[in-house]
Amino acid sequence: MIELDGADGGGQIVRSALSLAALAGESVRIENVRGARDDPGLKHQHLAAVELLAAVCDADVEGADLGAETLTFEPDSPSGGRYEVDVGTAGSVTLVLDAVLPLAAAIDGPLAVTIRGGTDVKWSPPIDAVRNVKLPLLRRHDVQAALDVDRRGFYPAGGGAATLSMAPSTPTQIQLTDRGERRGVRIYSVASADLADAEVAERQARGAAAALPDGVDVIERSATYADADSTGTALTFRADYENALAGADALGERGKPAERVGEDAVRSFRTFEESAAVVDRHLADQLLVWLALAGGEIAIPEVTDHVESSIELLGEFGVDAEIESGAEGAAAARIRVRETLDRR
Ligand SMILES: Nc1ncnc2c1ncn2[C@@H]1O[C@H](COP(=O)(O)OP(=O)(O)OP(=O)(O)O)[C@@H](O)[C@H]1O
Repeated sequence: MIELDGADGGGQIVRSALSLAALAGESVRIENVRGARDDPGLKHQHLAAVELLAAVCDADVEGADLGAETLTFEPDSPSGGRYEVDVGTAGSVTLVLDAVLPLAAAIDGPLAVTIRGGTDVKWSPPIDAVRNVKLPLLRRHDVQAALDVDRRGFYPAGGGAATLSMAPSTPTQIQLTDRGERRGVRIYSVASADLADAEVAERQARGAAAALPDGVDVIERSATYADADSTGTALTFRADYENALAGADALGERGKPAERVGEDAVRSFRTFEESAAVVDRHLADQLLVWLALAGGEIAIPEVTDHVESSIELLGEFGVDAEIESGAEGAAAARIRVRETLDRR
């Protein structure tokens, strides 16, 4: 049994610990779940991830309750099949999805999971960032996974749904240390159908395009509307490089001009491009489980708290991830994994 202390971290420790436990075939106990948060313990979104992984891995679980601060997870081998889970609030669908995705490397047959909740909500990747940035990047490393967005879910009602389909995969080494030339950028703008008359999706996309530096080629641009229970919007931005894909995103808010949503996403992209990083600041922490599985090295713009706590977590599973700080003007850091996770 691997014993973990979640006192310094958030929900990501729970999700990543469960994925790693399932892949390694190890039992895990987490104390002080989300101890660093004002509202510690398991919330709806974390609980949905626990329930989904427990079902896929036929795990014995103790403490799968709202607000629980201790969780024990004893997984069996992950198996293929069809599963569904409902977060029950506007809690993030993409974060639940992030917990189950690594199991593509361990399943014995096709696995499809439908997750209900918020598809485009704060403090998590918008669903288009998963569909258009993260999954295409992982597919380049032989991870076989595709995402269908069945319905958008915005805060506060949620009510969205997405289905992630995976096939048994053997991920290849991830070497993302030189992004190469930029080929162009893509803009994906979406808004709930009630904002169509105000042309919010088009205005977000225009705001993004107008904020780009001269000479940047927009190779794809979409502005769409979707039925949803709550009003909301999102803009996902992707930059395609010779050897990499990077994302940036922003959500709409009441009182925030639509054009500014696009500008905000492009501002994050410009900050990324000023560094020599190859992986964007959010994918930086999300790729670490994959680095543990396949080995390799990534250049990231910032050693965030999420990166730090994920590296510590990998250490608990016997994966030695080295951080090498970058020189001035270079990427902030490189993370390297030589010895990968000891699999079941
Ligand atoms: N705007 C964004 N775009 C893409 N990814 C994001 C964005 N905001 C947050 N993320 C990612 O979402 C994840 C959030 O993990 P975190 O543990 O903070 O969430 P949580 O489960 O809601 O837990 P907690 O409530 O404890 O913070 C991280 O992987 C982070 O990089």
